[in-house]
Amino acid sequence: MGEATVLSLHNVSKRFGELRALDEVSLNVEFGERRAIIGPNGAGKSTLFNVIAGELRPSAGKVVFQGRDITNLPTHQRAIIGIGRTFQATTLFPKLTVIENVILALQAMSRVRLQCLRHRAHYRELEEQAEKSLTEIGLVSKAHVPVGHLSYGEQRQIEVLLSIVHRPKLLLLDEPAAGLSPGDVPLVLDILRRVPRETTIILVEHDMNVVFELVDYITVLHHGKVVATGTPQEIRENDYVQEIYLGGRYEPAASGRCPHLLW
Ligand SMILES: Nc1ncnc2c1ncn2[C@@H]1O[C@H](COP(=O)(O)OP(=O)(O)OP(=O)(O)O)[C@@H](O)[C@H]1O
Repeated sequence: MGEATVLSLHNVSKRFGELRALDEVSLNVEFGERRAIIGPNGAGKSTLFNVIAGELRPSAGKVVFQGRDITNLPTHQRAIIGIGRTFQATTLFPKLTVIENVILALQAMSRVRLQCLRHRAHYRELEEQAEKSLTEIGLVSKAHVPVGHLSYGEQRQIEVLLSIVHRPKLLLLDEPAAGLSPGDVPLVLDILRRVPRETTIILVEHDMNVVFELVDYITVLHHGKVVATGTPQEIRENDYVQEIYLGGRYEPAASGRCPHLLW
């Protein structure tokens, strides 16, 4: 593990009865990196994600964040030390404007009590911070629009924004493109590309276009084991990975692209 390592997993296993959902998974994610976890259905992606987020305790192994063993740290304490995850749409306040939603998200993570928001100075401070975030991420033109008036894709952009306003060191994204229409995918991709590099990103995602557009490295899981780690290019060219996705029926397509993954 180098100085620049943000998160490392050491031989993490998770058993559900006889089933090994994760089998001695080790990986290192470096500061500023964008990393995807991919694999076929049942590979162990969600289990791994939940172990990192703190929703599941591993049966064995260690999770280390910035040099600190967090294997048994509860989810809410992980948030305090800088591990964030996306808010779900249900946590948005549809009648409030975008900037008001951002101010509430900032308030929730700060020591400012809700009633203190009535004090002009506190409110102004959070408002300035919110404006800065909106400008940085390219959403300032939407600041005064009620969230309920935004399209579904735009609301997903706000979810991403709310998860980064307090500048987590590590952001965990659980299928950021799930449920999006093809037209909305670029909106979310655009926001994710604008997340400052001071926030490292780990995402689980089925949409390979999103994965290849966004990440620096990919970890491939199969039957709970890491079977490959590499750049998008390396993973694309990895015959074993293609075989896994095609259930052992791998035949190179005429175009040289993997049809199942739409490579
Ligand atoms: N709470 C649980 N109890 C029992 N088995 C579980 C539980 N959660 C997951 N599993 C099993 O662990 C294995 C890995 O599941 P997981 O959901 O992590 O895979 P995945 O890669 O996220 O799959 P998908 O792409 O279908 O979401 C599967 O065989 C699944 O059935």
